[in-house]
Amino acid sequence: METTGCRSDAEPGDALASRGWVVLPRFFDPGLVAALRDEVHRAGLVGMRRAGIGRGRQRRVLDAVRGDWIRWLDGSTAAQREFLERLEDLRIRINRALMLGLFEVEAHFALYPPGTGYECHLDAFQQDNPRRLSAVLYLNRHWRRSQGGTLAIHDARGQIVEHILPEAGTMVLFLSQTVPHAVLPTRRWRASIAAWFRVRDIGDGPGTR
Ligand SMILES: O=C(O)CCC(=O)C(=O)O
Ligand SMILES: [Fe+2]
Repeated sequence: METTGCRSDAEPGDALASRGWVVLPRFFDPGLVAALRDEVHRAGLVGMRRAGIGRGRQRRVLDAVRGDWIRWLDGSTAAQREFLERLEDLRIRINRALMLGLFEVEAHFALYPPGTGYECHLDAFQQDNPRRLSAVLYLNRHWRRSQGGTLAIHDARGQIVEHILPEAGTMVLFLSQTVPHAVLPTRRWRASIAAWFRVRDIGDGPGTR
């Protein structure tokens, strides 16, 4: 597979610093996006599990809150490795621009069946959550507004300030602790990769239990 990597024309750090989120419509090479889409479509729901909310022992599956199926990326295919490398480039770039101290990234494929969504939430609500920057790459071709499934970015008062169409190749970055967002109910299968850049998990560090 031939990829050109991150485009350098967009400077995501500026918009992140000023309003907390940014949309990057053609961030990845289309060949890489197609390979990731093929991978998720080939597998279907095989190897995926229902996504939960909450961490550790608090984890619950609640259909009314969140309807997606997920599979974590493990670098087992060339497309996954390429994608994770691009995220690593981005991590370094964002750290230089914003000094967020991002340390590592985790990412999962997500499939939302028709009729499902994800209610408005923050990705890092609890104090001890090490997620700082969220990234979502969409994999669906020819998405229409009438098909629902937009990512609705909210302001602090809960008003929707932007709808982002989950169209293949579009990537959205937002600050995990401060940008409320929801996946509005989708009318067709909706495929994406959601990723989180984390700071070093101080709970695992020396001197802690
Ligand atoms: O798929 C999206 O647009 C957002 C997904 C999301 O909010 C999440 O997985 O936390
Ligand atoms: Fe989220």
